[in-house]
Amino acid sequence: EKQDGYCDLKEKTCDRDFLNEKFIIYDVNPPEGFNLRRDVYMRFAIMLSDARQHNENWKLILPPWYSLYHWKAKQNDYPMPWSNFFDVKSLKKFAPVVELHEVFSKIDSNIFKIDRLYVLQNYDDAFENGEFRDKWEIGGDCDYDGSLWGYNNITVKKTICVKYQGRISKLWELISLNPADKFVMFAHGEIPLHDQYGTKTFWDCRKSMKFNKNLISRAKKYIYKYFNCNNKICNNYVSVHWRRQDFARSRKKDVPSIGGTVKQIDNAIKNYNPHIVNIFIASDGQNSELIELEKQLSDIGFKVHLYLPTQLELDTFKDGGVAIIDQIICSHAAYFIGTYESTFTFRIQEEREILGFDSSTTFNRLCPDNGRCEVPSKWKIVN
Ligand SMILES: C[C@@H]1O[C@H](OP(=O)(O)OP(=O)(O)OC[C@H]2O[C@@H](n3cnc4c(=O)[nH]c(N)nc43)[C@H](O)[C@@H]2O)[C@@H](O)[C@H](O)[C@@H]1O
Repeated sequence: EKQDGYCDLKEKTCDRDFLNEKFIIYDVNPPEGFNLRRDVYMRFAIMLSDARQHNENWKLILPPWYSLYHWKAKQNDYPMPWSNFFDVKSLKKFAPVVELHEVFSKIDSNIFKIDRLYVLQNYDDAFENGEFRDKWEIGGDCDYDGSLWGYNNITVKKTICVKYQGRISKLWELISLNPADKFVMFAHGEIPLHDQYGTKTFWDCRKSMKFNKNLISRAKKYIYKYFNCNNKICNNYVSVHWRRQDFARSRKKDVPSIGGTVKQIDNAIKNYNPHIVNIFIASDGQNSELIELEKQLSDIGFKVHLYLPTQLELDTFKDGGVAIIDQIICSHAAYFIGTYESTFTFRIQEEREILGFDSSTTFNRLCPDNGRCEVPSKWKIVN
């Protein structure tokens, strides 16, 4: 007997588990970058991991990486699976996740029908009567502004607009309205918040987000070659995440000029350990800015290092992998200085907490030239 076109029960190929499983997939506000998306993943992964404890048969489909705004290289052939960047086996140890291509391989019709797409939207006024409380409400006008990861064999049966605010676990209330749904999708998955931030479960999930092994080994090779370090914690280089592009253009009150950056790195090293000469810079800056930064730092005696991928490496790792290699190299440095409110920096700080660095070497930021500078929040690990 054919079941919903998924498989033929008489055929040996039929995956009986699949018949009983239900799936959630989500999409994120299109302009958001890779590292904000990593946090959105954690919210869903924790939600699904919690559900497993109640014997529920829900799985999370990892939304492929598709056409990211910050990824400019022509090497990016979308959509990309999560295994390009992460160790999916490790993700699966924490939460019941599957790659989209695993699901495709089980649908014989090659048409993937999403039963219900909930387009989440913020409330106009988050603080009704001066109070922020968890709530949701179906209705209003909305459009799905994503692209279903570029697949034209995915269709949506029904689209529902939902105003939503608060904890992600409240999504179960929405899902339970239609118990027959097998494939449920949420657009604007960044709107629901973590149920709890910084708890042991949060960190267990974060630790499971190990990178793809080839990216780790490339970063380790670099660290060994330029800093002769084979340990988790290296003591002879300082790393800086120097976020430019849109940050340099539209957040002038938070980010320094090139000269200001040089002064701050120099001061930080003088205070931390004046014997250090090696500086690793991770940046999305333009070549001209990086050349100027390198020149000014060299002029005062530092040796500046950047990871510049070969053509073959760019073809293999793509923009996303190159950025991860930058993050790994930053993570192992004796001392790290990041960019204020960049999620790229936050993910490096978390990695350093996991590696066991003293937090005084991690939660440091570049300040604007006017010196007005809020101390960054410390999100310390809970084991
Ligand atoms: C203002 C907001 O900032 C948010 O960015 P923010 O949190 O820094 O961090 P992300 O969300 O990761 O987005 C920034 C993207 O720029 C590239 N990038 C930034 N810094 C580096 C670097 O040091 N090395 C390399 N190789 N690549 C870098 C990389 O593709 C990264 O995913 C964005 O997600 C939002 O879309 C929005 O633009």
